[in-house]
Amino acid sequence: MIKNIVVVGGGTAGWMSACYLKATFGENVSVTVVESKNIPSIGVGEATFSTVRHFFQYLGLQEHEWMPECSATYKLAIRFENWREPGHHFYHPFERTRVVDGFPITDWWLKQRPSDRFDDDCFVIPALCEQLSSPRHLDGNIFEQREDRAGSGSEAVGRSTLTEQQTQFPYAYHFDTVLLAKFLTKYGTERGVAHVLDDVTRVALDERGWISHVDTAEHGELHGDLFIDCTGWRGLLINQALGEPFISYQDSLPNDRAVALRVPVEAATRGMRPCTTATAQDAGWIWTIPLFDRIGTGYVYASDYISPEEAEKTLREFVGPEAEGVEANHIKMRIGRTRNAWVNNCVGIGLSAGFVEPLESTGIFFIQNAIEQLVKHFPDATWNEGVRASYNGHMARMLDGVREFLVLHYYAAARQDNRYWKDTKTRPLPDGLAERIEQWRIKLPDSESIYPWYHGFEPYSYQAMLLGLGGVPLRSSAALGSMDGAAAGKTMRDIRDEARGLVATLPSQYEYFAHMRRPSSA
Ligand SMILES: Cc1cc2nc3c(=O)[nH]c(=O)nc-3n(C[C@H](O)[C@H](O)[C@H](O)COP(=O)(O)OP(=O)(O)OC[C@H]3O[C@@H](n4cnc5c(N)ncnc54)[C@H](O)[C@@H]3O)c2cc1C
Ligand SMILES: N[C@H](Cc1c[nH]c2cc(Cl)ccc12)C(=O)O
Repeated sequence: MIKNIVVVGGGTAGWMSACYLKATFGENVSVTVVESKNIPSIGVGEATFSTVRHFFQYLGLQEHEWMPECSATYKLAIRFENWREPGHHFYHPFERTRVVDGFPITDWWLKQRPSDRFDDDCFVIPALCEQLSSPRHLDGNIFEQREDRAGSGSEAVGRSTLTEQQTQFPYAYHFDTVLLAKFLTKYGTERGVAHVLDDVTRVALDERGWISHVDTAEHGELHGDLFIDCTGWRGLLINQALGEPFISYQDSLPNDRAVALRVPVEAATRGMRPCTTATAQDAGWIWTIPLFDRIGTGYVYASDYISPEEAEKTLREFVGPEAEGVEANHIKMRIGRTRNAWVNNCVGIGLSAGFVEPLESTGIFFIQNAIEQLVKHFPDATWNEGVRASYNGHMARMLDGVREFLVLHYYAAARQDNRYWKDTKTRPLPDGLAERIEQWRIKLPDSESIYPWYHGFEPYSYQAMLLGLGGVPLRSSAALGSMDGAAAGKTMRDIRDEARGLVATLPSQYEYFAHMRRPSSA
């Protein structure tokens, strides 16, 4: 059996992996994290999927235990600004579409268009974002417990993982990634993860080309059965030592750099929008992530269209006086995936395995999915090749699927006002996407017509993006023309009423977290 796991790298990927493996195997497997004192982790990656709650639940952690430690807030949606035209915005919420007489409410919206805002007519979450509301009442209850959220069919027993997800949870989190790594370091080491603060200087291979050990500068050799490469884009083990090639996605996703700022703000006076904002720019987009005690922001851009200096200037102007004196973090991004994330006895997790640019916040989802799949495909002494191949196929398809969804964001954005945005319409599309877009012009995306393998996104996400981005003409299903639309019209009015009722009764996100942080509520 596998007895010793060595995790190289102590960023988000390294500590999430180590804690998850320890929570899974306990005393039966030793887990060591070796982390450089000299090479910082990337320091960005602050927004998540809603499904990350399974990770915290797996570790037995509740929100009040970890959120205040990580400056964490709620994320109910992504607010897309200026992707269609200046001044326009729409939301991609964590909310499934309701179904009326067999058709999603978004399809009915195309038919009836009761207003020019599909998001406010079809979802309740946009109103909560506009009003800076918390998704939880002060007593901790979540704003809505609709039947489709309560779960149906065969529920998992005990701790659940991504693949048992049957419901759409209404929010995700924002957090400070450096604080999360610190929190997980404490969590992991208290539960028996060994922590070595040192540089790995060499990766030693045996005669078969498998990793026998890694050499460290001050702690000698670290031996293991299984090595997890969490060294970020260096890919010290998987790419450099084992020579596994990297497959670039840059032909379809040209953004290759980012510049980030950590801006201190006074949330009490300013309030905290409970969503990530993605604001389109001349050569990319700017993220705004409200944490409890600061804002994380950054410009993701393509260096073929704008220089790092211009990007930083644009970002500082966008943020305003609060950015004065704040140091900028310039980042070169490696967009794409390692061909096989698992080679011999080494598994790359995190940026070493792949990254598809920050839009839609998929990096931590990839990490969570990779660890869960590794446990499901855990090797024994036979190191079965089929198990490895199954894992590699799953990871490759997931990353390729997310690539497709993100390419759609640029292609379907109506914006075409400069060379950057014009080029988004003529760049080659990944295999299969062009055909799918043709189908979606006739019929909104459904489970039969989106990328067919698991990649985290459901048809409603594709529908929200196509309706919001506005660059691909859409039409309602023909059948709706001959059906009675009264129930659908009522549902859209009910959604508006429900949203109004919620914002009137929910506390603001700031109030909620100020309440959670009171000494007595711990
Ligand atoms: C601009 C940007 C924005 C992003 N936004 C999001 C987001 O909103 N949501 C999201 O989910 N993801 C996001 N991501 C992705 C996210 O940041 C990463 O997925 C996540 O931080 C994981 O990084 P990592 O741990 O793989 O690598 P890193 O953070 O780079 O960590 C690498 C670790 O390896 C160690 N190391 C390297 N070499 C050695 C050595 N020789 N010896 C010992 N240790 C070594 C380092 O010390 C470090 O601890 C974003 C990424 C970028 C670039
Ligand atoms: N699995 C989903 C992924 C997802 C669904 N809706 C959204 C909305 C936004 Cl803004 C990001 C990701 C997703 C989940 O995390 O619930």
